[in-house]
Amino acid sequence: MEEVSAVLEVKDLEISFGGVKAVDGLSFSANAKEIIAVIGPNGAGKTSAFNCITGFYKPTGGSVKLNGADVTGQRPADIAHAGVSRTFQNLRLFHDMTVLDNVRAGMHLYGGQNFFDAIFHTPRFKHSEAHYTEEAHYWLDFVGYRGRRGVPIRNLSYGQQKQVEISRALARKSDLLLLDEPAAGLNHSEKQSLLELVRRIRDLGTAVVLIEHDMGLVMEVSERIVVMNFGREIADGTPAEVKANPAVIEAYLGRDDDADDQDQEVAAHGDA
Ligand SMILES: Nc1ncnc2c1ncn2[C@@H]1O[C@H](COP(=O)(O)OP(=O)(O)OP(=O)(O)O)[C@@H](O)[C@H]1O
Repeated sequence: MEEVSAVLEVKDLEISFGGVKAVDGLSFSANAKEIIAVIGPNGAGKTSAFNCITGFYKPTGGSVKLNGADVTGQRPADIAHAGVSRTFQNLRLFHDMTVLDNVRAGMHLYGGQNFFDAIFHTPRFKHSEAHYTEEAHYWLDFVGYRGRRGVPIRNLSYGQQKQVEISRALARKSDLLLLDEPAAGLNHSEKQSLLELVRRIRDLGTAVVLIEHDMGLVMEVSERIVVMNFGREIADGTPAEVKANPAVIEAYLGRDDDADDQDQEVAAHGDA
């Protein structure tokens, strides 16, 4: 039987900044209809790994394959065309543009229009514009966005902006969706909606890889978890396996910054 290649295959990935290896030998894969979380303490190299996968950084070692094709070191636009969408830790929306136009902006990358069509508003241009609008509404509905759609992004709450960013990524119908800290800044009910949304995205057939610090969400939504610490991969397994892994426990509890957080938490409880 012919072996089906993973949607994403990362092998021995490395990136150095000066002498610092931000990612130092990361290997994992993601299949269609799979939710993978990449976790690790602050500065572990998670976002750097995403940046290497999406072409924002050129890896200094290792490889990235998409549906079996080597895309290592290619430009972000080429990797996007190869079937990758992402969201960013600090959202990258056009703040003065409307909600609808932000989502449509993601789709124009794939339109069949040319310069002539756009200048002269040819039937092809009008037809595709109507199609983009329809699609944009569809994906805003899909993520559960209930706000107004003709208003500029800057009028939206943070949670709504995050929904728009995910809509824009989905509108490109990619095989792989990378979400960088999707739950950060969301309240409890928004996190519950996000959890359910990530599952529905997975059910579309998409491979979903997310970086997330909210452990409750990670443990509930992920089928597999990759754990990084100081650029290295220290574990890859099911939530239950990862939770019981001594190296993971050590990475989370054995660091000064986390110890500070715990002290603060203890202090907060002490005040109560
Ligand atoms: N463009 C860059 N130039 C220099 N150093 C960088 C660059 N990007 C990341 N780094 C360094 O690489 C290391 C890993 O950072 P990265 O942002 O990938 O970690 P992270 O796991 O995503 O952290 P966080 O959870 O805080 O977002 C850090 O030491 C960081 O300072």
